[in-house]
Amino acid sequence: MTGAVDPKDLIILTPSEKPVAEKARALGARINPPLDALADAKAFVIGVKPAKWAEASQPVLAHLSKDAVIVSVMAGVPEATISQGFEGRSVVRVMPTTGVAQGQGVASLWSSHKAALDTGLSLFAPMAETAVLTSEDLMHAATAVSGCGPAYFFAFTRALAQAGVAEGLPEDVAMKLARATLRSAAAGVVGDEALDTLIDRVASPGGVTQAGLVVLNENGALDRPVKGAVKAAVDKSTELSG
Ligand SMILES: NC(=O)C1=CN([C@@H]2O[C@H](COP(=O)(O)OP(=O)(O)OC[C@H]3O[C@@H](n4cnc5c(N)ncnc54)[C@H](O)[C@@H]3O)[C@@H](O)[C@H]2O)C=CC1
Ligand SMILES: O=C(O)[C@@H]1CCC=N1
Repeated sequence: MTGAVDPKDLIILTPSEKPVAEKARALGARINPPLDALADAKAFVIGVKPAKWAEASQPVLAHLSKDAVIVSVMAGVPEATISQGFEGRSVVRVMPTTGVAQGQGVASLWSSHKAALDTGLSLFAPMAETAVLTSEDLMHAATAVSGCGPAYFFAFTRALAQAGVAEGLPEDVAMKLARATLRSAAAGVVGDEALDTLIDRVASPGGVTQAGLVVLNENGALDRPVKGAVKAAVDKSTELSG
């Protein structure tokens, strides 16, 4: 638990048993109580699949206070659409990374309502670095870069391990090295130092890393697929927004 909210103030609605919900229950959270318990809720966080939200929200509508802020972490679904589905309640959209579970996430936020935005910030700031977007349209790009981004780093890490195996490392050693290197690199990026500085610190002039870097981005070899992946994710997020 990240301490973002007192577990005693949490109501969790879930159709299936989840270890995280059970952990919260042990700390005092209410799991699937009668829905009239929602009357006091200041914020209602919705994190179902984008295609399921209208159906999932139907039973709670009559029980939520008119002042409850709807906090959506769903990719693609626009603020206006959610607000309409929640009978005009104010909405803040948040795109977190999975790192919020370890209190080390990053979250992009958008709302046209200052008070709703503040609610989103107060919920997510304890578990994530936050970025407030200046337009809702930017949520597509923010999703593509950071919501999806962890999967891209994991895919790169897998490729790095496979390349190590191709050069003779045993599979378990290559995987251990690649995963630990991802953690190690993440530890090195905590400050504000420019990425070029961080790269230069590893890559000795005329050395081994530099030989690899030249190949990694030969004629945009790295930049092109990364741009393509982000563009494809933006397009998918746009499609989901209907
Ligand atoms: N996976 C990620 O890294 C991120 C996902 N998101 C968004 O989070 C949402 C969930 O995505 P995932 O966690 O990947 O999917 P998931 O399928 O793992 O989670 C969906 C959850 O919704 C629950 N659910 C289904 N119907 C429900 C209902 N009627 N009431 C309460 N809970 C219900 C399911 O039990 C399940 O735990 C999506 O809208 C996605 O766009 C946002 C940021 C990052
Ligand atoms: O893949 C997805 O649709 C969600 C949005 C960002 C991360 N996962």
